[in-house]
Amino acid sequence: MIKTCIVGASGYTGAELASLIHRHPRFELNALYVSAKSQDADKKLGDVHGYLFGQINLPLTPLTDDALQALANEMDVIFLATPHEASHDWMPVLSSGKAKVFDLSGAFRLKDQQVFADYYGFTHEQTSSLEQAVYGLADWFADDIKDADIVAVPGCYPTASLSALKPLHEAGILADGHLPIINAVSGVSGAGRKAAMGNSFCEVSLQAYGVLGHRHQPEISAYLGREVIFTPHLGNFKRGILATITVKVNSDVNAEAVARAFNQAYQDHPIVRIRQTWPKLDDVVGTPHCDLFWKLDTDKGYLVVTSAIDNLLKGAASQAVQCANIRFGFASHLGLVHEVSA
Ligand SMILES: NC(=O)C1=CN([C@@H]2O[C@H](COP(=O)(O)OP(=O)(O)OC[C@H]3O[C@@H](n4cnc5c(N)ncnc54)[C@H](OP(=O)(O)O)[C@@H]3O)[C@@H](O)[C@H]2O)C=CC1
Ligand SMILES: CC(=O)N[C@@H](CCC(=O)OP(=O)(O)O)C(=O)O
Repeated sequence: MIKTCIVGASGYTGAELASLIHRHPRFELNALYVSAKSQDADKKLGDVHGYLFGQINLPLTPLTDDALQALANEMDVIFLATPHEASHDWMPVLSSGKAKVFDLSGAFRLKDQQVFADYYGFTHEQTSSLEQAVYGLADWFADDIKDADIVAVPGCYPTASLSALKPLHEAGILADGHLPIINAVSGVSGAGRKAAMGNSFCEVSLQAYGVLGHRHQPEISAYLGREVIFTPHLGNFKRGILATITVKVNSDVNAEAVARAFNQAYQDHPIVRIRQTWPKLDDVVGTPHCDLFWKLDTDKGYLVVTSAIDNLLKGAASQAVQCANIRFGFASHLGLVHEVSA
């Protein structure tokens, strides 16, 4: 079995990861960590997250700087489900031993260090780790992921957006001179577990935020290969992202060309499901899937695609497991979906 630990295991994505690894046929859940001053220190994970009560009794151990090197040498896999700054500070030590590190934060997703000053509010100082890191959009970059020591798991909105847009970009369908317009709504769990005024029950309403300045805009642009307009919205539900994306297509594009682009991209990728109806959150929440559907207006030359994921799973924890599967030579969906029955 592959020795695995999770840092940040008391959080929403960390707990989902623990649940996935606990059930995985090849990875073994060896230890769970929280910050040195965590209010959940030494509690059992199943006591903090009731849906895991009685299933995962490992304690949430406070992690100190002194213990990092031992983790790097003893573990085969370290998942970081921690804030960007914690991942940033700890990555050089955690990646200096035999462990492969899968980071759910944004700290190693972009090669341009200026982006971190402009969009994340901190100065990136880990140049070498940043150079090593590979972007973990699992259904697109398996060739990079399979040899990587550090995998930067994509953000939730970029996963939903890139899954919809990359087949079109790669097939040469998108018209030059027009920016894809992405409008996406996320559930409140996207903001993490710790309390804040903006995500308290009585404050949350359906509202745009981060307009023309969200940190996922440069991430989407970097891995799509063209600029986009990205507008996130917070919705008054717990989980899931629905992205509605409008693009201008080249004048010779017809419905068959669009279908061919999506089918070719995802024919061997059971995690991404091409639907025959408009995706909805209830179909993907609690699953590792990304659901896609689209409609082309050939007269006007516009295409609308919608993409639905669970932000905590395909947008974070299950995509991290896809990456780990690829890194260790397994099918990307191992432990996530069963083989399709006839
Ligand atoms: N929520 C989502 O939909 C997505 C989140 N992400 C990213 O994944 C990461 C985790 O997100 P999420 O689970 O939502 O966050 P949470 O706020 O729910 O959990 C964060 C976890 O990190 C721990 N932690 C906090 N501060 C530190 C620290 N200084 N050192 C070590 N551990 C610390 C917390 O435990 P404690 O404070 O008790 O120590 C907790 O276990 C973030 O970087 C986030 O941006 C990525 C994609 C989607
Ligand atoms: C609803 C909500 O607040 N969502 C988060 C995105 C969560 C995510 O993907 O996180 P990282 O890129 O930070 O890892 C946000 O907009 O900041």
